Amino acid sequence: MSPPTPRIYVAGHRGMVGAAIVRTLQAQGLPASQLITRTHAELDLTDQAAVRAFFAQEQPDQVYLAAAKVGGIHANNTYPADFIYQNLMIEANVIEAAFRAGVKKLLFLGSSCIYPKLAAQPMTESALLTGTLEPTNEPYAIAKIAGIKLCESYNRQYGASHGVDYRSVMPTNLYGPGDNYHPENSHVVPALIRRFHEAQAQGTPEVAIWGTGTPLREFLYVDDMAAASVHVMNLAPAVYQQHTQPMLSHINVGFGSDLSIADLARAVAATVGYTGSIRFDTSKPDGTPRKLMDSSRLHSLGWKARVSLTEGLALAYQDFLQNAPRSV
Ligand SMILES: NC(=O)C1=CN([C@@H]2O[C@H](COP(=O)(O)OP(=O)(O)OC[C@H]3O[C@@H](n4cnc5c(N)ncnc54)[C@H](OP(=O)(O)O)[C@@H]3O)[C@@H](O)[C@H]2O)C=CC1
Ligand SMILES: C[C@H]1O[C@H](OP(=O)(O)OP(=O)(O)OC[C@H]2O[C@@H](n3cnc4c(=O)[nH]c(N)nc43)[C@H](O)[C@@H]2O)[C@@H](O)[C@@H](O)C1=O
Repeated sequence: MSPPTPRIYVAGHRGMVGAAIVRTLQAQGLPASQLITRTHAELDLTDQAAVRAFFAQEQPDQVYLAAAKVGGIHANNTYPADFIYQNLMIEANVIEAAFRAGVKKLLFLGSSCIYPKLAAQPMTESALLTGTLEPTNEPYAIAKIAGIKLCESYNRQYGASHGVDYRSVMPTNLYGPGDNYHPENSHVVPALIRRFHEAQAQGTPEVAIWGTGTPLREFLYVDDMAAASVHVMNLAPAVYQQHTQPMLSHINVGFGSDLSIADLARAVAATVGYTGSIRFDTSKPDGTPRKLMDSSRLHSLGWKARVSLTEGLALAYQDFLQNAPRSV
């Protein structure tokens, strides 16, 4: 007899990644009756009492923690208090309430910004806590590091006695359907899709790109990220433990190669069909000079990215054309 289908809570199911995790789980056959979701308006995850009551009532078997205060370089730099406070509260509340409700399996989503600003490239999991962080997103990074350490601490204290198995994945920069296209607060890919699209539509001869164009970034399509998340959640405990260490347990999720922001801008312009020129606005910050993940831990666990940047940008632009007017 096959085991019963787990009841799965996806926190942040209306966000870009949470929605992709839901799509992946449903494509793999998860029935609607086994999926638990709450919108931000229905459950504020920074509210400890509400989160405890929700978990006590729902008692999920698995939790994907994809809810967070998220934004690009400008949002991180402008709202540091929101980024550290909300993310610490969401993680602490969800992980502690999940433990109290008897949840054995939880996946926490961190970020590549947990690594030092000048970490050796590509960045391995062991670069964590070896140097100074990038100042534009240090508060967010500190909260994400706390999330990893929450998972590890619950495993160390309650793994043997309660069967707790909480895991963490560190995504590189993501993009795709459901992204945030805000002109200032978004990440670079959705920001440039919108800016080039508007310049094309209005016949603007020049588009400004923030910074020098020299920083290198790695970009992963969101459905690949969702597939990697479900893959890591479902690894047998013995396999996961064989590839990780109790106090170095997180897993990088990258695409495998990076490109300069100038080259990204040219790729987005080509996707949108913009033929004007590009100017670099060096009054805006560059952030970390390079952030390429070493994803060999995940590769040895049997998962690799599938969607190329060209293909992913075309899919993202299609999403922008269909859905962005509602979100911008
Ligand atoms: N996008 C990226 O490039 C990267 C993302 N990540 C990580 O992946 C995860 C998902 O990010 P992504 O999908 O892009 O982000 P989104 O902003 O698209 O989604 C985040 C979701 O969390 C919800 N949320 C935020 N605060 C609360 C709260 N207090 N209570 C309940 N729900 C809340 C949001 O709801 P609402 O919108 O209603 O507030 C939203 O649905 C995050 O952990 C992020 O840090 C990591 C690396 C890169
Ligand atoms: C995912 C990741 O996201 C953030 O870190 P980031 O890598 O700096 O991400 P970003 O997408 O904002 O910028 C990437 C690069 O692109 C340049 N850039 C050019 N023009 C625009 C532009 O129009 N918008 C934005 N946002 N950036 C632009 C920008 O100057 C930078 O050099 C953190 O929140 C961090 O915490 C985090 O986890």
